[in-house]
Amino acid sequence: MLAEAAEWLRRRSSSAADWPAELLLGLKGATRVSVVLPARDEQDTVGGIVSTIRRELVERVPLVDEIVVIDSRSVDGTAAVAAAAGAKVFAQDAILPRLPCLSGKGEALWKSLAVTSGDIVVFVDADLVNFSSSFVTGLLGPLLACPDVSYVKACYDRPYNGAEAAFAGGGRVTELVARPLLNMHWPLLAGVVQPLGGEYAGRRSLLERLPFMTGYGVELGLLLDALEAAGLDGLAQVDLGVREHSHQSTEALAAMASQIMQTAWSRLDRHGLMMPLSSPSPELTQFQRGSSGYLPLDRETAVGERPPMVEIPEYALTLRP
Ligand SMILES: O=c1ccn([C@@H]2O[C@H](COP(=O)(O)OP(=O)(O)O[C@H]3O[C@H](CO)[C@@H](O)[C@H](O)[C@H]3O)[C@@H](O)[C@H]2O)c(=O)[nH]1
Ligand SMILES: O=C(O)[C@H](O)COP(=O)(O)O
Repeated sequence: MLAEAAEWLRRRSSSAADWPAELLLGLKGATRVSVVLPARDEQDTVGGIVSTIRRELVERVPLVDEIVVIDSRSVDGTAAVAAAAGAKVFAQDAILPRLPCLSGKGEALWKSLAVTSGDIVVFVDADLVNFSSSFVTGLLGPLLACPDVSYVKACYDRPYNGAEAAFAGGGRVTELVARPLLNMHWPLLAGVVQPLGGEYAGRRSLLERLPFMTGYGVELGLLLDALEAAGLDGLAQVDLGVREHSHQSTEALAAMASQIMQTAWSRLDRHGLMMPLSSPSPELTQFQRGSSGYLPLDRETAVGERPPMVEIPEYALTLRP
């Protein structure tokens, strides 16, 4: 791992426990906070998440000024459940109606900027099954406490289908596609533990100046563009413990992986890393949970290359009668 990335990991990491709601209320002042949940067919989980935020962070400690659900073409009761729990609900396609409708999660998040007013916008997936209000307070902490920070990513253990061990198989696209890509082309971001996680927060002043990919490339695109716009020091990471959500099939995740790779390709091009393609880093940083946070583990992944055997003199000799 680059020394700069390791230093960032040390300096810009915190955990949700460092940011109790009462402390944040003292730091909030006149800053307005919006929480946005993109939701496509999440009637089983969206209501509980909205109610928890309303109860804990609107009524008990007034940190959050608005809770907005962007209904992303749901065909179930998502919109009604979210509204009954206390969210303002907007149909994705009804926002900015002059524009042609695009689809996917990134489109829902992009459009949320047009219907929210927070100086800070916190994004939370609507399919979380172990949501707690500390997800929101954790993400707000560095933004309310550090004026230099503009963008905060959550990190957490991601068990797969209820498995108990940390990192037990969850985040398949993260581990197999996004992390190797990041390490290869953006080694400065090797300390980001969950680059694809759906929970993150940013200042509106940054978010409104960034392009949003429309589908599942949105997290990687925002992370890479935030690095360009705010620099590594403008990013922070907060440990939220464990995240559990509903899992897609491997087949569906292949489409997600394709969107992640398209996003990486577009940013390599846009950020001038394509021509000539800067030589990719052969080092891969993975993570293990330690007693005081995540421990980076560097792994060498360099591949060698052999020429065709016919070019090897010794081989030619062995073929002679
Ligand atoms: O067209 C869509 C698809 C999804 N969602 C919502 O977006 C959130 C995350 O979607 P999901 O399909 O559950 O994604 P995951 O399989 O969990 O994918 C992970 O990786 C993605 C790629 O980075 C991120 O977008 C996700 O937030 C992250 O959880 C959920 O609330 C969905 O309801 C929409 O609003 N519109
Ligand atoms: O971030 C990811 O890699 C995808 O959301 C897949 O996660 P899962 O393997 O836990 O379903």
